[in-house]
Amino acid sequence: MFQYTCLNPIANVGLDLLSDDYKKVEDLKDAQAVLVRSASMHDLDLPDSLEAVARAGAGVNNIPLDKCADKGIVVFNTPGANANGVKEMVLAGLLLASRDIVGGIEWIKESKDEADIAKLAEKQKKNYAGCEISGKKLGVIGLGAIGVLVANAATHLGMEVYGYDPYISVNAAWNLSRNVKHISNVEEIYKECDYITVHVPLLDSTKGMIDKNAIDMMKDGVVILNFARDLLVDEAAVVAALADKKVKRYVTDFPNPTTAGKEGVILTPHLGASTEESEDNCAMMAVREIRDYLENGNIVHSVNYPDCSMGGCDKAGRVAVLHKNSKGMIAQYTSVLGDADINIEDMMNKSKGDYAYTLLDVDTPVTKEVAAKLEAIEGVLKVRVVK
Ligand SMILES: NC(=O)c1ccc[n+]([C@@H]2O[C@H](COP(=O)([O-])OP(=O)(O)OC[C@H]3O[C@@H](n4cnc5c(N)ncnc54)[C@H](O)[C@@H]3O)[C@@H](O)[C@H]2O)c1
Ligand SMILES: O=C(O)[C@H](O)COP(=O)(O)O
Repeated sequence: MFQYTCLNPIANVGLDLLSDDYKKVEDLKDAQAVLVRSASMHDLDLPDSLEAVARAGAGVNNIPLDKCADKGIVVFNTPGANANGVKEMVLAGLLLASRDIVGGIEWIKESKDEADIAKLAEKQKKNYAGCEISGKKLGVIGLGAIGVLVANAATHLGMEVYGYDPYISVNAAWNLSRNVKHISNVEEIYKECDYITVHVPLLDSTKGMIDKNAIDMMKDGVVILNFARDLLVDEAAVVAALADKKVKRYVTDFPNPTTAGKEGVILTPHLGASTEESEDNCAMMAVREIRDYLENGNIVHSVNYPDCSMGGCDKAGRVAVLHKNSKGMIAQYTSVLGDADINIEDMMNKSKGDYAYTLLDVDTPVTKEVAAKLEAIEGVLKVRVVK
């Protein structure tokens, strides 16, 4: 029996994929697995029982990744599962920023009791007029799951699209339209584009990347869209640039006191992934990842451990070792297993940064005593007897 808890509501279509071997618990301290969306886990005490965290979504800045890795807790996310939902919000953002659609709708609400509203509207409409996006230049910073979809869709809307991502994956590059201009210096996007949209993860290296210096390089009347994370942008600098009419609109999905209610800011309440389809996709992927890890020891789509998958286990036993990425670890495992007269029939070892993962299929199930010997090796963070 595996026990799990949900720190946010998770779509039922995902939870329904859990078998009778899974029991939901309310208290984190009783859980082996956590399903979470945006709830912050930074201040939580993580129990020793916890084996895995699955973020039903993309951004993992709400999870202490290294702290989890040090405790042998594998953190997963669901790459791409909500990308279409966000793409559609970005397209809406481009249009909302181009004509004052929101202001026009508000005016209608305020004027609803005017008998000659139709005539008044014809006079008023010039106040809400704007431009078309067709023919304008869009800069997409970050060409991952979302950025690629946004870039490709914008080409179909007649935009000239510039794309920047120095770390683009092979898969994303394959999916990117050949009509997207590849930019190798982000400053070209700042200087050339009418609309700039950011789709990078929040990391130490990306925090505040759209700062005053970047804004100063931008065209007068630029529109900045941020459906990634608020801390990527120096929003105080954006609000000042809006007041100076340097920036025409700032469209963002992350309300906070700096931007809420400010002139020129179009704010949505973190709606990017809030569609039935995205919520279902994320929940299903997250649950499948958790199940494959707890039941088979396989890691797929982890953000703090390497992916490492050997499929189902058809040998007598399987043991998983979560460890530091140090020299000489495997020799020590083979020695412990050899001393216990256990033969390794298959194995896989992968590393990611400071952490590594070794899966071993063996001809005799590993006992608690042998597992304890493996766990006592310096640099080993956790040992799981999977079968
Ligand atoms: N508003 C929402 O509801 C919502 C929904 C999903 C994701 N997001 C946010 O969007 C982010 C991106 O999501 P995704 O699914 O596209 O992730 P992803 O991992 O598929 O793509 C991120 C891309 O950013 C690139 N990148 C990293 N550093 C960069 C840099 N300095 N300059 C340019 N590119 C850089 C990476 O190479 C990668 O291709 C998430 O991390 C999350 O914060 C928000
Ligand atoms: O990073 C993400 O996936 C998004 O910000 C969505 O967050 P949510 O699952 O809390 O809507």
